[in-house]
Amino acid sequence: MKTFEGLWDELNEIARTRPEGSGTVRALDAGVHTIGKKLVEEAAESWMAARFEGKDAAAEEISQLLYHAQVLMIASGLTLDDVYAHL
Ligand SMILES: N=c1c2ncn([C@@H]3O[C@H](COP(=O)(O)OP(=O)(O)OP(=O)(O)O)[C@@H](O)[C@H]3O)c2ncn1[C@@H]1O[C@H](COP(=O)(O)O)[C@@H](O)[C@H]1O
Repeated sequence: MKTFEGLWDELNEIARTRPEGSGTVRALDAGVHTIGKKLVEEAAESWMAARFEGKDAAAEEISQLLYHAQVLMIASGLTLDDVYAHL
């Protein structure tokens, strides 16, 4: 099963190697503004899923929220430690 840290390593490798057809590369090229809008959209979908759609839907939406949060971190030049320092 993929973990938060495993996805983080995968996305950083994708950002470094820029494989053809990667949605992550497309998102990074679109920039922080566009990634941020997607993050807000996924946050709203997570809220709605948790409120109205049950655990499975909420888990799926939250996984997408975490993905977009990681993409925003990479686009912003942040490391996991930069964020963990505030937990
Ligand atoms: N975990 C994710 C992941 N979660 C969410 N997403 C993106 O977020 C979108 C979710 O959007 P919605 O469900 O809201 O659907 P949508 O609004 O129709 O999506 P868009 O049209 O806005 O893309 C998906 O279409 C993906 O583009 C993800 N994209 C990639 N990953 C993982 O990231 C890794 C790298 O992916 P690639 O860069 O695509 O190779 C792989 O392990 C993937 O499984």
